[in-house]
Amino acid sequence: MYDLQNLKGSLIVSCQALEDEPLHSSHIMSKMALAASQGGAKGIRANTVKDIKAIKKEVDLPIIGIIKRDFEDSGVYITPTMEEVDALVGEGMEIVALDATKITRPEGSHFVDFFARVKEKYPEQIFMADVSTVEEGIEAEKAGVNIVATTLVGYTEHSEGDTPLETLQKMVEVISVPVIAEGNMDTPEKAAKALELGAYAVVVGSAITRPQLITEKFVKAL
Ligand SMILES: CC(=O)N[C@H](C=O)[C@@H](O)[C@H](O)[C@H](O)COP(=O)(O)O
Repeated sequence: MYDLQNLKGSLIVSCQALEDEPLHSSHIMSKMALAASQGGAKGIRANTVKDIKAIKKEVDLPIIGIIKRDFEDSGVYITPTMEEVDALVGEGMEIVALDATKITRPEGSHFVDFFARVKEKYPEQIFMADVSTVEEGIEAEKAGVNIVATTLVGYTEHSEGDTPLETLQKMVEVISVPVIAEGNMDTPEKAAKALELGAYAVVVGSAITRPQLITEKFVKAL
């Protein structure tokens, strides 16, 4: 099992570009990961087996692997089914992240039941729960995840308007496993604040790896 201590207090950079994004390319994501590594990141978060394979060739950093997949019958898209979990464990991910919200998963399953099957199949794997509320974090810890992350705060209907830093602050009071700050950590100050509030580590994506959004911020400011 991967030693999480290696990530304590560190920056993890999410290198993701979906099909509809300008940098959609495993090669480009691997170079983003290389840049992140040169800048001092201690881990990478990546989407799809293809990107992960390319990134592994470029950097020797632990990877939080996810597979985003859309389903018509569910709003859960981050590692929604066993098929994605199988693929990520098969790639030797140090950490596998998955949606752990209360939203109904594809084929009507729910996180707790789904994760019981996952954990039984892969007892040695480290799992990170992407949640949107404190309650979901508590449930995920009870279900046996190794890490809880604020990834989906503000992205579910029932967390609309909530901010990751506020939710993080409440989570660290009641959750014993490491809590990672992820989602809209878009300035170095916010990332530092997250650690100050008790986050175990911080994941930053768009503010480093989505130049179209970085550009937009500058354009707006002018
Ligand atoms: C909500 C959702 O689908 N989040 C995704 C999760 O993997 C990614 O698109 C984000 O880029 C990542 O969480 C990092 O967050 P930010 O890019 O805000 O720093």
